[in-house]
Amino acid sequence: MVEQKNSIITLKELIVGYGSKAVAKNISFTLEPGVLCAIVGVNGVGKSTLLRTLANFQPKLDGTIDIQNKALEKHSPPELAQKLSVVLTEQPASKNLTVQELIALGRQPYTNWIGTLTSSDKEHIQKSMDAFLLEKLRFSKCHELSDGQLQRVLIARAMAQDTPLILLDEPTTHLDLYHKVQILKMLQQLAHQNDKTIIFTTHEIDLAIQLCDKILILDGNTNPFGNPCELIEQKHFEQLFPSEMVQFDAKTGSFKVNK
Ligand SMILES: Nc1ncnc2c1ncn2[C@@H]1O[C@H](COP(=O)(O)OP(=O)(O)OP(=O)(O)O)[C@@H](O)[C@H]1O
Repeated sequence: MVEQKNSIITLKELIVGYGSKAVAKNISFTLEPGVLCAIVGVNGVGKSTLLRTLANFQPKLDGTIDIQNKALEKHSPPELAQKLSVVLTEQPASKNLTVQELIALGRQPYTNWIGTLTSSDKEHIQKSMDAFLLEKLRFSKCHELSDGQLQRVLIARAMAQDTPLILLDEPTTHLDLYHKVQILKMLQQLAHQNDKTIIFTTHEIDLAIQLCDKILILDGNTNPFGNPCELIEQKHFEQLFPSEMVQFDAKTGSFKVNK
């Protein structure tokens, strides 16, 4: 196989699904460092299935997934924990922890068996806390937080894990518009300023068009991938939803309801 220079993740002809049931096929793309990428598509098209497959939570059905030019399945768990971190929407079992304690869990792949934090670990934790504006909440219990605050803590934990690749499943669910934008801007900053490659699933197509560097449209067919402008020019968003209900306006890069 030809090595993709500087690739953080490369998918080729990937098929994801369950047992013998393929949910999505024909998925191919490469992402380099410092890129924010959204996976969009209608309900049930396979966004979460794809994300869970990339996170190695479930096996792929066919094709290849390479993380830094090495097959995903060839990584040992400790090796993978230093390459990719995952943020899921479900509530963490550890909500009784304080914000600081939960973020510190991100350093587990680097600490010794008793979990002693070095000064470098503490620096990573502090930087993550600062980046996600969590200083004032440092000693709050996670169960006392709003959905938006908890989401910031979970992403800060992934930042503290300091992996080149971060995967998030619907990080803006349950948030109001302001907090959706806040989370996505923070992810954009994390990607651009810290050279992280970030992939997240979302239904916020308008926001993804404005804030992401790349978008994968899971459409159950060819699954186009590219930067938002290219995808708009190629009219890929027009076909996403039945046109009698909503229409994509290429001039504003947003969807309009047919009245
Ligand atoms: N554990 C499972 N076993 C078998 N099929 C499943 C399982 N989980 C999901 N599916 C099916 O896989 C398909 C894709 O589901 P998935 O949750 O990946 O879609 P999605 O695009 O994330 O949807 P949504 O936007 O509604 O969250 C659906 O048809 C779903 O019923």
